[in-house]
Amino acid sequence: MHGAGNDFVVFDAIHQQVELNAEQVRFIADRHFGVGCDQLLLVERPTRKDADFRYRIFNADGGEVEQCGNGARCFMRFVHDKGLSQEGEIRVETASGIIRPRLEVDGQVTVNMGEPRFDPDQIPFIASKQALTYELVLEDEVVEISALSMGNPHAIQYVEDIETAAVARQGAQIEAHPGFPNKVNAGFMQIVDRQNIRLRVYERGAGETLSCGTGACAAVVAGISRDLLDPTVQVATRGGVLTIHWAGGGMPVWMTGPAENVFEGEIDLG
Ligand SMILES: N[C@H](CCC[C@H](N)C(=O)O)C(=O)O
Repeated sequence: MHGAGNDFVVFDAIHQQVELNAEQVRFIADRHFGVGCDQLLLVERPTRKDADFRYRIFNADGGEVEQCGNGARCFMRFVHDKGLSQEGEIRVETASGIIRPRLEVDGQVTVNMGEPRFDPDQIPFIASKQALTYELVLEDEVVEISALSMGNPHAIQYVEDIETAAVARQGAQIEAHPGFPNKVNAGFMQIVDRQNIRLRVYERGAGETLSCGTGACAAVVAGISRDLLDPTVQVATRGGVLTIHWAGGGMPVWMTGPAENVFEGEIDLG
């Protein structure tokens, strides 16, 4: 499946036992020796009474992570198309709390992604105090970032032109920067106007992807926090457009975008 070009291998872990170690995840994610994906998603029964399903996310490097926005839309599409739920909106348990995806009549999916968190301890990010922007020292330059959590950690840079931004070089350095004890997703945001941005993300554990849902949420929240953006923003990523809405303060972030099934299959993990 894919959500705006961010692609996933999704397993029904309700009707079959799926226990994968990091090496097996890396094999499945490998685009030459395996199936190929940015992340691997498990659809499981919930462990919480206030949830309908549990959603587990593994990056291509094999690491399990807290949240994935484009994956949440594909999760909803999968559950609906597989007949695992007839509901138009479901409560999904993730490692960073409950999110609520909803099928739209046009086939897109809207997800309440919960509230952004700015406290450095909750990102986590090593900083003397919470701020709208921080200076991050890289190997041979200092860059200005905003830092926040959408359940997973994000560092967002403001650039003049995302086509010429040093996404590969700076992204790799930011992802592994010691200021982020759990590593971080590195966003590069070009503000077009108050209702439109262009975004590229060098993702933790996957490298640059064609789109990053939580990255789009984080970038819009950062821009609104600095009064550079309006509450509803169209985010143009290389794989498609996401619509993000945030009313500020302790309100949740809403994300709307596509979710497509590409093919199904079986794989023998040997
Ligand atoms: N690489 C992310 C997980 C996937 C997020 C992204 N694919 C999205 O759509 O939000 C992390 O390590 O936090």
